[in-house]
Amino acid sequence: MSGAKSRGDLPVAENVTSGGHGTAAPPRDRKPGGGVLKRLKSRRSQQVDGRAVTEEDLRARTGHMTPEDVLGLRVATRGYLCKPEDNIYNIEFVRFKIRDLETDTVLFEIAKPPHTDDDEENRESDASTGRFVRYQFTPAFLQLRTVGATVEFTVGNRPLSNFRMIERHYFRDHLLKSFDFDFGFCIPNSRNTCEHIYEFPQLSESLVHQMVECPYETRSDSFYFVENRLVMHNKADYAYNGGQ
Ligand SMILES: CCCCCCCCCCCCCC(=O)O
Repeated sequence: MSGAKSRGDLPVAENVTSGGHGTAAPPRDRKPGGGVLKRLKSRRSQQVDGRAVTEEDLRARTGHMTPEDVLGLRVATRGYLCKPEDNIYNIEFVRFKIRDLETDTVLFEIAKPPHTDDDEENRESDASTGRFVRYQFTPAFLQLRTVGATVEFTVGNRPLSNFRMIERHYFRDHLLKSFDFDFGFCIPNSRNTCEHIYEFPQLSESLVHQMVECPYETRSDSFYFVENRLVMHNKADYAYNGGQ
């Protein structure tokens, strides 16, 4: 059911499964390193209708972007609404896993290798290329009801208050669903793990058909805020015609 994922900042795939049965590890609430796995359900997914704004409106303004700003967007952005250097908290995603919660099947898992000395030279180019992901799934992915996305991330030497992600999924100019997850407070120099629970929206047969037939016209914007200020913006696009 799952396919490949390519991401500049998460270049090493491991345990990429084909969505068969029995490949998932049982869910764990406590990690071996002592970290606690938070399981987060999107609590504000109804809040999709901020005052309508365009990307151009937002760019023309001065000051930082807020959650209310991005909740007003009606289509996927073409560019990025912040710069890599706005991540002043040095938040770094180091592992990502998606599983089907109904069958506990891991759809894929990918991890970033540990830093080496060579990384210093490459860090600048990583910063500009690591914000986009392309996912390739089979049509069966669109029949799923609930998916858990586990993300592991490290934090630099400043605390994160009110760390929040708003992620908006679109097909062409149609907003499919807006997810809103609170990570809460993260202590400095910590490694954290959260599982975000994605409840799929109802998709008509005709919409599913179009999404399968039109690879990469399904897109998402992931906006990350600390204290209501945009610090990271990642994008993804999706094909659902794998295995055809
Ligand atoms: C078809 C709309 C359903 C939306 C649920 C999609 C669940 C997939 C979660 C993966 C999102 C990851 C985004 C990213 O890597 O930037």
